Amino acid sequence: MDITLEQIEYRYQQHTPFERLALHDISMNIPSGSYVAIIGHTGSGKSTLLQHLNALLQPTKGQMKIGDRTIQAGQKGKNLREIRQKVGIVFQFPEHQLFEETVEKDICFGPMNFGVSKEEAIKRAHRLVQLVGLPEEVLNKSPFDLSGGQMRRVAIAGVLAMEPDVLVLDEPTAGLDPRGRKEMMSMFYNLHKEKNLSTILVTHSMEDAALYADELVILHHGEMKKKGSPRDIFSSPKELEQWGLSVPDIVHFQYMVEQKLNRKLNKTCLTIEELAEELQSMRGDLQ
Ligand SMILES: Nc1ncnc2c1ncn2[C@@H]1O[C@H](COP(=O)(O)OP(=O)(O)OP(=O)(O)O)[C@@H](O)[C@H]1O
Repeated sequence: MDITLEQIEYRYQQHTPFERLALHDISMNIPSGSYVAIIGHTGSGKSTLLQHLNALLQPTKGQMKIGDRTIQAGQKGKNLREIRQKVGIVFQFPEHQLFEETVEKDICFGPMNFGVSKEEAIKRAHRLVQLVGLPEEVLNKSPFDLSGGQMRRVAIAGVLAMEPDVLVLDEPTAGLDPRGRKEMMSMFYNLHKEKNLSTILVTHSMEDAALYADELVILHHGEMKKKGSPRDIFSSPKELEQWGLSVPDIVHFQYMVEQKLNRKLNKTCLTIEELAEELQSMRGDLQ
């Protein structure tokens, strides 16, 4: 499902003394199956933009196309349920939204609310609890007896149980330890690849943006400053600096490896063993 934003503007508390311009003239196309990371310093408008993607917020100017629906500023959006089902949002600390007595009920809540039969919802719960890396036994437990990381996985399973076409992730790894963070980011990446699930990641982690996304969007004071591949974006560190961003170490390392290998490869054609040896010696440079 494609999403297109056309000259979106968003003002909080419009026409009041507290009016605040949060997004200005944002245009972008997010084609089906893409992985986009939205980056920008705090207060740049990332969460505001993200909430437009399933029409939780509607633009105060411009229009957006979400699948086959067009939502125009000033028009009251009707029948947004379908959009809410097709675009699943994992909000920051989604575990705070768990409320049912059992994990199974919590995962089934969303799909059943959207008309899925109880039987089918339970089937999805069994499949998804495993997909998010939890044993099936947790289904009968209270979500509140689980650890914070496990609760977050349950909440994510609840969003996936809606079988969205687009998954929007707002800082999904906030507060997790490095291992939990890596596991979760890999899980989202595998989902994206295996199911061709469009994924839109809002993150403060330049490393995650560089590692997983095909395209990066930079927001700064509510404006879209740049959009491009990680290679495009990270090739201009000075430019990034003015928006309060920096090139992550992983990208420095990638370039160093590439440069070294290119130098070697220009000289002579390396055998696989020589290549492995070369990479091994570069490991030391990283550590
Ligand atoms: N409910 C609100 N009412 C008024 N202004 C708001 C509201 N929510 C956000 N803002 C303002 O809109 C601007 C964009 O906020 P937003 O939360 O979208 O930024 P962000 O990039 O997601 O920030 P962070 O990285 O800290 O989550 C900020 O200036 C913020 O103060």
